[in-house]
Amino acid sequence: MSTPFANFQYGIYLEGALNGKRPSHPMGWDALEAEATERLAPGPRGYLNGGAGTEDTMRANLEAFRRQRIVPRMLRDVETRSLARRVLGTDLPAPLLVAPIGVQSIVHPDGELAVARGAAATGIPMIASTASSYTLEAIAEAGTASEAATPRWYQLYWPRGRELARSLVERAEAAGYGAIVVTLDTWLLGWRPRDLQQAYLPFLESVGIANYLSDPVFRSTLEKTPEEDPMAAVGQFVGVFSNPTVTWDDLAFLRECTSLPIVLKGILHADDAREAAARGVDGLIVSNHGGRQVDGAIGALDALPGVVDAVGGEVEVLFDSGVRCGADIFKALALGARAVCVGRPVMWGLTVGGEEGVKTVLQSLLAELDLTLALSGLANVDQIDRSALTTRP
Ligand SMILES: Cc1cc2nc3c(=O)[nH]c(=O)nc-3n(C[C@H](O)[C@H](O)[C@H](O)COP(=O)(O)O)c2cc1C
Ligand SMILES: CCCCCCC(=O)C(=O)O
Repeated sequence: MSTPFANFQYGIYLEGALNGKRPSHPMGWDALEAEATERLAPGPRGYLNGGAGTEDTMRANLEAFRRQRIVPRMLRDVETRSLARRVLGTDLPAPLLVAPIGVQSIVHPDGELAVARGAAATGIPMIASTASSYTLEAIAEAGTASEAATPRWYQLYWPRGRELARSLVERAEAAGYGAIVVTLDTWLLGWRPRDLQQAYLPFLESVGIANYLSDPVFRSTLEKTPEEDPMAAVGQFVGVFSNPTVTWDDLAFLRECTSLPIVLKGILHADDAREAAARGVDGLIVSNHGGRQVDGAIGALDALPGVVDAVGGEVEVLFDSGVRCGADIFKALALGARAVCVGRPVMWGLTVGGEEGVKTVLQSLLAELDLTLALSGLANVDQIDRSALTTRP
């Protein structure tokens, strides 16, 4: 089956050339980051682009990709290609998802609604964050307005209070989300000097708490409604948004709450991967949260092969942290990722162009992945394996 994304970048080029116009969206990945960074006010800029501590791990994520090099193969028939892959029981046009990112309205007023629409236009699933600026129901609706078939997943920050956790998960299931992604690495926010310097936290301005304000269980814990006393609601949110007492044993409770696939995000250690497999989870995301949590932590790509080898196909292993271009997606797939989630680049697209910006970022990543595949002598993503890479010391 031929991919609809084949040579897409030439589509962009030809369209512009025929109209005598250059694309308004920056086409180079560094240029996109630079333009988004320039447009953002200091608070949101630091929040989006920043990492924990010295940002050593944030850099390690990028460096890990630079150490892996693709070794293209020649004289193979690559005319008919496919990026399609089945991930957690769902057929996707490509092994790509939008990583969960909270508080998206700090970079664009349409926030997650624009991302849902841009993602739906490409068929790429969005993982909606618990800390979203819009409710999970509104995001689901935005994502189905144009392309009914695009799946979506829900990311859970496991809160204090099982009934609140259950309520969020049941709402997600009712709104048509296809998997629950539990983030394990953010029970506490990391030490983030850029935010501390700017004294900036979106939550204090009530951004990112829509799912709580709309939740009947959360509301029932408030003395006054959020409309009457917004700051008390923010205070309550800060107290309950995460629950550092959760352990492996609590996963059984989550399993009782939903029949959806459960994916654990933030796994870096092979032993944790084995534990997750033993507990019967459906998927893992190898991630260090984009270097925002443990400064000094291993670059996520460096952790990927160990996790993949530990679970040996028993659990689907996805990946994020440091993906910046189509070749990076290829490299993560080669090291065993079943699918790859892209984070900050989607936010940069949202910043510069709203829904269109998101769509262009995703289409460009798909086009680049397709061309990397073809020019490496491979016709479909299942053919990508470790033999396609060499490690640069
Ligand atoms: C501004 C920002 C907000 C984020 N919010 C969330 C979130 O709400 N939930 C979550 O699981 N991960 C969140 N993440 C982490 C991403 O899901 C992902 O792990 C990270 O962006 C990957 O790093 P990269 O963007 O550098 O590739 C956030 C990341 C950023 C940059
Ligand atoms: C107090 C709420 C924290 C939500 C964290 C959002 C996130 O994952 C990140 O900033 O990183």
